Amino acid sequence: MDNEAVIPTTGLSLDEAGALLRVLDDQARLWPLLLDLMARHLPCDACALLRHDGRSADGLLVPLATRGLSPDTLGRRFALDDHPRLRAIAGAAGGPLRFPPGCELPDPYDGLIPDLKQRLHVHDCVGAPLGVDGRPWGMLTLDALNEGRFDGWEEAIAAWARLAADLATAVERRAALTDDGNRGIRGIDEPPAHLESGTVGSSPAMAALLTEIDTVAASDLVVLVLGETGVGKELVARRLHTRSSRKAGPLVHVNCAALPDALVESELFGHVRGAFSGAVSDRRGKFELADGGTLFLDEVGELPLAAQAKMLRALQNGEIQRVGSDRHITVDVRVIAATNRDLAAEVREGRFRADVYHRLSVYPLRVPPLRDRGTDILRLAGLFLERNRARLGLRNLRLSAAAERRMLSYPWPGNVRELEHAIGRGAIRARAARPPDGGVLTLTPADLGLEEAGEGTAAPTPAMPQACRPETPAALPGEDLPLRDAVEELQRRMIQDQLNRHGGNWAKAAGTLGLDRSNLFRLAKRLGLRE
Ligand SMILES: Nc1ncnc2c1ncn2[C@@H]1O[C@H](COP(=O)(O)OP(=O)(O)OP(=O)(O)O)[C@@H](O)[C@H]1O
Repeated sequence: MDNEAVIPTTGLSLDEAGALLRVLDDQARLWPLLLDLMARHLPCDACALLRHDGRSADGLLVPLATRGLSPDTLGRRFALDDHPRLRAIAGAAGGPLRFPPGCELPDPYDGLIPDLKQRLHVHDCVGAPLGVDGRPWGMLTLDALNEGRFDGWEEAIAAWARLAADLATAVERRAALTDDGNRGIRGIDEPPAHLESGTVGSSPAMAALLTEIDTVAASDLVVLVLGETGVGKELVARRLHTRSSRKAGPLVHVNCAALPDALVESELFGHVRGAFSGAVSDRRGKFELADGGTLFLDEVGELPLAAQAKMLRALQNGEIQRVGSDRHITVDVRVIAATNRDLAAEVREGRFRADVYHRLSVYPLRVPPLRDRGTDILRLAGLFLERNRARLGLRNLRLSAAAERRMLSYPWPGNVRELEHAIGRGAIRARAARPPDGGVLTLTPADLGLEEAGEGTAAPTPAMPQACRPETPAALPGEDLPLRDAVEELQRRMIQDQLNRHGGNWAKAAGTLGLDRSNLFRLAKRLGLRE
């Protein structure tokens, strides 16, 4: 780093520079510290450091650290196509770009700077593109609530941008060296695990899981992903695949709950012509399709016992037999399985084979429920708020302070999927109910269906029955909803209720609801209770 040129202009003391260098290996601390120091030396109300996701400067910008912005900002992913201000910064050739107060381009942080009483629109704004080794890497943004705040600070801001770029360069070079030495899986352009745009979360529980994923991904071990419904088990499976040496091979997803009983074996292992009526030609099963890659057996606890017996051999030595054939076929497949059931209990009750369970549970990974992830809840909210903002063409979509508090205290029995749908539905409801204020729409607990009993006038029960109260019967949707929406809401609640009561067991929930398992599964999919 060119300390002599940069440090005097930034105002950074040697102690402060030393503090930065000491955390060079820990990006979770480095970037927040950089912003803290910058806010100490520059007159900004909010600032952020964002990194381009992937190899080009065309995709998404992922915030790595923010200061003075609402907590959900860290989960937002800003598409350059949707944010002309960010695009202009990314393309700025001559260093920091200043946007005058009257600038027409919408600011991505409008409404996201919390004030004591209200959230104000951004007034003065500067953005600086950051490059590493001549390639776009990210950007630094500074915002202020009064006009002209950055007058006279141009040189200092440019110096902070140079410092940020130098740090980014150092971080990337060190990360590339470590990775080459260890595994050689990650290229220099790819962001490290915790910075990927797809998975949001940096709570201790999620950080531990991401580290474990990295540890086991590179091996060929069978992984059993455990966790409640909607926690992100599929996302974990995808991540295990993309971070493994099989990433160039196929990732084949089978939902064991969705397979009709009569077709399970043929779906998994294939069949030969004439094996059963309707088998008009030879067909490869999912194991064969996954050859050279990964087979993801989702909802593995739903697999009928007969299919489990056949799977044992595949798990033991990679051998399968198509239905109706004597021939053994060897496949090179890594199996990842997932379930929201307590498989050990299923084994005790004779519903799951012990030998298959032992083969599958070589490396169990437990995905923490959303209620154990602290402020990750707000980050995830940010991810979905930004997606819905873009979909609805709003200048911004944000949470009221009461909505933030309620989100943090709500138990989220349906986990991330429930959060995603609460925001999706809430945004549509709010959009229909009132005009956005200067293009900014603020979601309340009532919009989200997360009011506490006695609060406001709308539904007295939360949108989903709470896991901690499984005996509570699904109440009638108490809002002025059109009949069709009310019916769907009730269906959602009843299904979620039965799933909670039966520990996520779809077959049992289907039994109580008087439905066939695969029909229940289809209905749940239509209602957005699962992908
Ligand atoms: N950490 C995360 N960051 C971003 N999105 C997430 C995260 N976790 C879950 N999601 C999103 O939440 C939804 C539910 O996740 P997913 O389907 O992986 O859950 P699941 O545990 O497999 O659900 P089920 O138990 O119903 O099979 C998906 O849209 C997924 O992209």
